[in-house]
Amino acid sequence: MPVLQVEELSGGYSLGRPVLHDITFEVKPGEMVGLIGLNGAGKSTTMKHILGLMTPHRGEILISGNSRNEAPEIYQSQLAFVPESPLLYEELTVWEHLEFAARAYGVEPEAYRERADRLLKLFHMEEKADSLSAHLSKGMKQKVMIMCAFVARPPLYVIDEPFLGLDPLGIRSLLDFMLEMKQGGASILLSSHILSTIENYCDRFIVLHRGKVLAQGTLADIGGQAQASGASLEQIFYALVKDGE
Ligand SMILES: Nc1ncnc2c1ncn2[C@@H]1O[C@H](COP(=O)(O)OP(=O)(O)OP(=O)(O)O)[C@@H](O)[C@H]1O
Repeated sequence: MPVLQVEELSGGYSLGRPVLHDITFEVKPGEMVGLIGLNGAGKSTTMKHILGLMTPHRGEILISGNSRNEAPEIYQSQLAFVPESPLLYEELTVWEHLEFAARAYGVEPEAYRERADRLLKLFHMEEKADSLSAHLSKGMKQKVMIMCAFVARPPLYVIDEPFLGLDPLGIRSLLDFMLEMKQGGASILLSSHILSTIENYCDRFIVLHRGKVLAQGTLADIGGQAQASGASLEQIFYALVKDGE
């Protein structure tokens, strides 16, 4: 069963003006799927619907077969979100953020400590474990958001443009860790404009344009749809959105 099913989703910020039109896609266990599109294409709005922050005008979203209406607690416990801009509690330390996230997801203390230690090491944040989040750099704050999601180990990660602000080592650590989670069976929906970075990591891509799915599939699939077989993701994307104008 797919971990995430988005079926004929239409939605937006006011009823009369839908921003998303009939969006259908799924993410299976162990899959990393890239959600790509120009500014304003609808990537964040799609994610807000998946997170349950917005109510669809039409269509349905299921996580591990559960809809948010029917089983809100199960639905919510199945996913972790990394937002584009970090949102932290200024008066909590890095370690306290990780502890808070782990408690919210019911992670056992022993498992949490092991995961938190590993994440702090991986993201070169050990020295900052006891620092207040208000005292961190922009990239360090982004790393805290990423670590909070990964300490929970849910079946589905929804990750919105995570690379901005991360240094090259941080980007590498994140990509490697996402691969490890994926190999362990987790599903990842990732949005990014850095197409050359995600090209080799995502199993499939969903190309959004003006709130519609323009193409979806593997690099080979969307290359075929764009009549640009063998081209890079960036070239394929350019060909697709140019035709979609
Ligand atoms: N809070 C809001 N109220 C009304 N309209 C909004 C709001 N946020 C976004 N929109 C509109 O919804 C559409 C999709 O925006 P969205 O933020 O989903 O795009 P995006 O693909 O995430 O873009 P970006 O790459 O710039 O982050 C745009 O037309 C935008 O103007």
